[in-house]
Amino acid sequence: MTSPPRNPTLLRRPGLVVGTAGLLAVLVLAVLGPWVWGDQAAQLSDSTRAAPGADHWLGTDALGRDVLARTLTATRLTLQTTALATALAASVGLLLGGTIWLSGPRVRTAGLRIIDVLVAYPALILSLLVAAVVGPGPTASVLAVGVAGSPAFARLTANLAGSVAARDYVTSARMLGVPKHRLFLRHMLPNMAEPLLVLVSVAFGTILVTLSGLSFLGLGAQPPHFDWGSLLSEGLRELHTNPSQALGPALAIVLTGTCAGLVGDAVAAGADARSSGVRVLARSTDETSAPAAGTGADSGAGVLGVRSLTVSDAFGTRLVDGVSFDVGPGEIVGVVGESGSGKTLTAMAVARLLPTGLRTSAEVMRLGDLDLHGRPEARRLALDLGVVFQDPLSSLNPALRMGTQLTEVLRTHARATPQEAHERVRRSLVRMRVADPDELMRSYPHQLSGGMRQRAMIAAALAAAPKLIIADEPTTALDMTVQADVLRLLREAGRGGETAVLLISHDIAVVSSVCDRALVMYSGRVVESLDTSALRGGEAAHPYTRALLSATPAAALALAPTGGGAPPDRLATIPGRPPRPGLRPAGCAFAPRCSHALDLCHDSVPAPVGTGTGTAACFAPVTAPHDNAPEDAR
Ligand SMILES: Nc1ncnc2c1ncn2[C@@H]1O[C@H](COP(=O)(O)OP(=O)(O)OP(=O)(O)O)[C@@H](O)[C@H]1O
Repeated sequence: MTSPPRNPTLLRRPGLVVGTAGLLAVLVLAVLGPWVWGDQAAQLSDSTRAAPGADHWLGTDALGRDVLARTLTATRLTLQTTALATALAASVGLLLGGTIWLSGPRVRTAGLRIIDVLVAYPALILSLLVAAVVGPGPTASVLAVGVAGSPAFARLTANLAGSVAARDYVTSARMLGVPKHRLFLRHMLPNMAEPLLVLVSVAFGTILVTLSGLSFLGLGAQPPHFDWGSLLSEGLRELHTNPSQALGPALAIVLTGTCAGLVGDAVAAGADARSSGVRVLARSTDETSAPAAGTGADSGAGVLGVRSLTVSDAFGTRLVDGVSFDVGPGEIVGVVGESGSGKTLTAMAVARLLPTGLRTSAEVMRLGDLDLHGRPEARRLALDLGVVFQDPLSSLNPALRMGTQLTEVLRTHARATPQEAHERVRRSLVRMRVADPDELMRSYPHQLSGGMRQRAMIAAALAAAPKLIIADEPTTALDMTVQADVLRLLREAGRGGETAVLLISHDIAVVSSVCDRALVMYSGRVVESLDTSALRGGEAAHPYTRALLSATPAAALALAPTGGGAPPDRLATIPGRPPRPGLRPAGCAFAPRCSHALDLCHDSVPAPVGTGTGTAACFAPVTAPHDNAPEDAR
């Protein structure tokens, strides 16, 4: 195992090397300039307005002072004021942008409008205004330019916060009950740092020019102090008699500004390169491990109980329509159905992570004794419920080490010390067959493979020993071989203890092989609930479940040993399309696609009835074992 490598792409960028070297040289000059050339810069001589020569490389000014010595000496004041004004612009902008984002929607909209107007107003004019009010001098010009530069930072901060806030890792942190200001500082700001740094370097160049402009106009450094702007002003007054006098300060401003721009470009390019540097850190040790023996699921004493859950959009359309189900301790329940059937919304309603604009109602929605439908205590929710999202990369904060993120729930809510939290997550990672958990915890998310990231997410969810883990298509973003490993580990994890798993999948083969029980959803409703042993045995009763089986090659093949039939010659597809939520027909939503449909099916919504292996919401459940020959699609 090696420590995270330094990014070679960054080091290979000539712009970065030149820019950094240039800025370092300016920094050294700023430190040494007044000491080494200060006296010479103030020294008057008879040789006034001298042309460049051996004694005075850039000539002398109207009082016979050496122009080069004055330019080098001016570096310190110029750099000091530029750095201070840039820092002021960045901090005021960050504060403003952050406050705007943290405010309510109305203040946010009004704030952004005002910022837009300020950004459109030229910074130099704004600076002139402020300088005119505060009066001339370096302090006033720093203040003026700093304030004038802040709207650009505020707008970038607010816009970046808006987009970073939508990422899964921020959603997860919100779910953990992290307060909003901490969410901004700890989870969001580090992920906004790169574009903000690019703006800092660009602003540094612009502020340098603006400050020089103010000094040029006599509003900046006042005699006897001088900076590059005031030197340039003196030089330009002598342009016709001694053109070289303006050369030194002009070159200094242009070169320093260019170096800052080069560093900014390199930082921006480095940010792009970083996201592509995937490294497989830890090899798994489970290649040879056999699946754990199954334990019987007890769905009687429900860990999760949901009755008549409805999720509606802003127009009142029911996207999830009266869903009821239970999940027992340690039980693995799969929610399966075509795209748009309401699987994710059902799961996210349970996790209280629905997108804004959607409304939930339920007769019962509880996790153990925690009422999910009220306002559950954030701490209890974070400890009792774990969520594993589809794309582990987007659910992990790229700016924080894995260890910091994986231990967060335990540190924040289980009041574990950092050492205890580390140890518990470490043990959980070992359970997930991660060969070197310590190395993984030291890594950043982009240094791990997709499979390893997902194992880590599951391990973190398990470390708090929650009552339930919701895994929403946890393997869709992974390749086939890794998918199988991760699913097997998820199944072992669920069966190893009291933690139940609600697995969302569009793949009935995955659900039938991993889960104890399947909830089949169609058009926002649960149409069948059955043991997966029955599913594998071809005993599905709802025509939709049977059609799904017939349309799935892996599931159809899995049926062969028990179902007795040969694999179908061709893949059956389900005719027609599911209705859009607003256009759901009056009766059974599947009736228009169902070859078993009775007249009744088009008029009334069937209630769930017992089938022996579970329940099916169907007026004409099929009782004959599925024989792999898709009746519904024939
Ligand atoms: N924020 C939203 N606003 C309005 N409608 C939504 C919203 N999110 C989802 N829907 C709609 O709700 C229905 C159910 O969506 P959901 O995401 O739960 O389906 P799904 O079964 O998980 O599908 P998939 O497998 O494609 O994720 C779909 O018709 C979808 O278009």
